[in-house]
Amino acid sequence: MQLKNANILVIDDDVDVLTAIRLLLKSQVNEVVTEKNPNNIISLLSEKKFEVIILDMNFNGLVNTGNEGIYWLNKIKEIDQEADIILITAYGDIDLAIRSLKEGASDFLLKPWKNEKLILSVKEIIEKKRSGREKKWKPQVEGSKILGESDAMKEVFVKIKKVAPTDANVLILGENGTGKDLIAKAIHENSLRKDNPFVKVDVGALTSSLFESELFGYKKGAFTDAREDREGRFQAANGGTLFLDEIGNISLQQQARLLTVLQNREVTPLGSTQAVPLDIRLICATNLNLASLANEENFRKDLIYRINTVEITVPPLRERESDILLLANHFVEIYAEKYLKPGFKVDESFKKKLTQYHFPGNVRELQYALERSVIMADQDILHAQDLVFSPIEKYQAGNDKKDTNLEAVERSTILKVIEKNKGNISRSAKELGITRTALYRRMNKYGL
Ligand SMILES: Nc1ncnc2c1ncn2[C@@H]1O[C@H](COP(=O)(O)OP(=O)(O)OP(=O)(O)O)[C@@H](O)[C@H]1O
Repeated sequence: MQLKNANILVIDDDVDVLTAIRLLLKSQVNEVVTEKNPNNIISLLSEKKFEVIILDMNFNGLVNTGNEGIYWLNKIKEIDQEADIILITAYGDIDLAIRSLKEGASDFLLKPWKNEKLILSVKEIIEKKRSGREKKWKPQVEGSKILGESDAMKEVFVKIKKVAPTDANVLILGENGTGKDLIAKAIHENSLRKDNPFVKVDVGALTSSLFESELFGYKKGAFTDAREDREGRFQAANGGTLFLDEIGNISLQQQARLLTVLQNREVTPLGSTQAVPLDIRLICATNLNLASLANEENFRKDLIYRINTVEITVPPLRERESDILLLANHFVEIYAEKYLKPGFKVDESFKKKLTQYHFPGNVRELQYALERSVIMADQDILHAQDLVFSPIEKYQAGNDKKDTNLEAVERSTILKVIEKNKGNISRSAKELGITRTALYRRMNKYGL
């Protein structure tokens, strides 16, 4: 535990006590401020924040009751509710010291104190404070919030906080719609590269012919359609972060090409002989679990090791029930504002239906279900019957289990891709590897 950047304030009217504590802590912490007169506490606290305040319980006055300590403890708490105070008290005042804990002191020490005990008490308080801060920390993402109160999401936030400022490659695992994209952005925006580009490529959706030209770029004339030089996504991300989504879906040949670029830290555009040095932070995501990725028939182990310095697993929404209502309130608020329906509320039956559902499409499904509910609701209170889950996910869930009919598989894949691309037909067609017309023809055929 590092105390080096901690600031400590010691208040005692006995100069010998102040000197002893200052000498003891000086080498352990950043700064020890000592003060003889408790009347100066308020001005000291307005100038600086102290991680721990060590306060005497008895100040020399006409009467020494120890109540002065409690008086100053309360004064400090009025200024800073979160202040951590260790009270120092004489042996006879133990009852008072115990009372001080009830009044909000963090610990007390009996005079004469043992040096190790004082250091330990300071360390424990700072450790608790910092780990509490760490748990409360929420990553910032421009334009959206990452919400989560569940232990699983708190763990994800702690990992983001730790990994973001490093340049470590990160692999984000989680089912579709769990928030992998949001987490990748959060890592970038909380990193030292935040003022440089964040480039996302859905590599799973690239056809084999597009894979190299899109990622590595090309020189004019490199192939028939290469009418001018084009920078690849690797180069576009130079200095910043490259986010490769659906990494689990690329072929072994594509994996080999990717590995070469990552190993050499340079990329050679198609048709060029000039390698371009790369300085990128790589984040990858997949909806496959690690066990499927580790199957060497589909995925190279050496590539996994390269992309997976740190791994963040986002659990499915059904496994973090406490987040469902939190997210639901958030989305209801957003859509009530968007569709000009202020003062919108949800009733208990609505909440119950939400928490009992298994959300195969995770947060994305919850988001769309609530948008639909807000749009369709006749009153400003949402009841269970206002909550209709998407047939898309139902169809998909059923399909996973038993539907192997080719047309049914095609229909559900199309639906899934359109939903994923939020109804954007061009993007969906591209992801499916067919033209827009072909996609419209199929949508017609399946009555979509
Ligand atoms: N914890 C969260 N807090 C707030 N919004 C969230 C959270 N998780 C996901 N969302 C929202 O849910 C939607 C889906 O999230 P996102 O696109 O990040 O998921 P994904 O795991 O990348 O999905 P896919 O695997 O399909 O690409 C987005 O609109 C996102 O803003």
